[in-house]
Amino acid sequence: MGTVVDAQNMKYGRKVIVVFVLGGPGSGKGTQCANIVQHFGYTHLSAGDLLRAEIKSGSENGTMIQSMIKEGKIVPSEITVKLLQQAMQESGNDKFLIDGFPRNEENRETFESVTGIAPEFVLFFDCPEEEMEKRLLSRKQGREDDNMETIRKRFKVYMESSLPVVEYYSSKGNVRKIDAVKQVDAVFEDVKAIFNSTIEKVAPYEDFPTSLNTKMP
Ligand SMILES: Nc1ncnc2c1ncn2[C@@H]1O[C@H](COP(=O)(O)OP(=O)(O)OP(=O)(O)O)[C@@H](O)[C@H]1O
Ligand SMILES: Nc1ccn([C@@H]2O[C@H](COP(=O)(O)O)[C@@H](O)[C@H]2O)c(=O)n1
Repeated sequence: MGTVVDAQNMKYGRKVIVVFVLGGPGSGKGTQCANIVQHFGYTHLSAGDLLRAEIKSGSENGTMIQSMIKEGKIVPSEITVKLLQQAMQESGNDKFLIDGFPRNEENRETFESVTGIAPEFVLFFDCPEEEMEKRLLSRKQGREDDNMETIRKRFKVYMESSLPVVEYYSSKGNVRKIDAVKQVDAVFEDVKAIFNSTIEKVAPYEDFPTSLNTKMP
C-alpha cells in the first residue's frame, strides 16, 4: 500500500517523486546529481541554476536576485518555488532531484504549501568547511559568488538557515547522509546504494486510489 507521502504526491494524474539534495556550498551536490540523472533517470533541478537563468533572461526580478546571490542571501521563496514548479511541469518527468533547496524554513514551508509535495527523502552531503572552501575556490566556473568574501557569507547562511532544515527532516527519519569528503566515484557508490534501496521500496502506481489524482491547473 502507498504511504502518506505517496498519497500527498499524486499530481497531474501521476505519482511525483521528489528528492531534496542538500549540503553546504561546494559539497558536491551538482556533481553527484549529474551522475544520478545518468543512472536513475531523474530530472535535475538546481535552484541556484534556475535563479541564475532568471537573471540572464532579463526578468524584472533579475537585478534583485543577482544582488542577493552576490551577498550569499536566500532569495524570497515565492520566486524560487515558482521557478521550480514551472520547471517540473515543463520537464515531462515525474522524478526530480531538487538541488540546493529548501535552503531555509520559508523555502520548505512555501514548497510544501504551494505544491503539496513532500520529499521521498533528503540526500544530505556532509562535508567539512575547509574541503568545501578549497573546492569552491578552484571551481573556476566564473560564478560571482565563488570568492572568499561571498563564500564566508554562504557558509554562515548554511549554518544558520539551511542546517535546521536538514535537522527538521532528520527528526522525521527522512535524511540519507553521505560522507561527501571522499573522491567523486566513491561518493557515487554510496549514493547509488541509497537510490537502489529506495527504488525497491517505492510502491507501484496501482496502489493509489484514482480519486487522489489531481489535474494540472
Ligand atoms: N568528491 C569530490 N572531490 C573533489 N572535488 C569535488 C568532489 N565533488 C565535487 N568536486 C568539485 O568541487 C566543486 C564543487 O562541486 P559542485 O559544484 O558539485 O558542488 P555543489 O554542492 O553543487 O556547490 P554549490 O552549492 O556551490 O552549487 C566542483 O569543481 C567539483 O568538480
Ligand atoms: N533555494 C535557493 C538556492 C539558491 N539560492 C541563491 O543562489 C545562490 C547559489 O546557490 P547554489 O545552490 O547554486 O550554490 C545561493 O547562495 C543563494 O544566494 C537561493 O536564494 N535559494
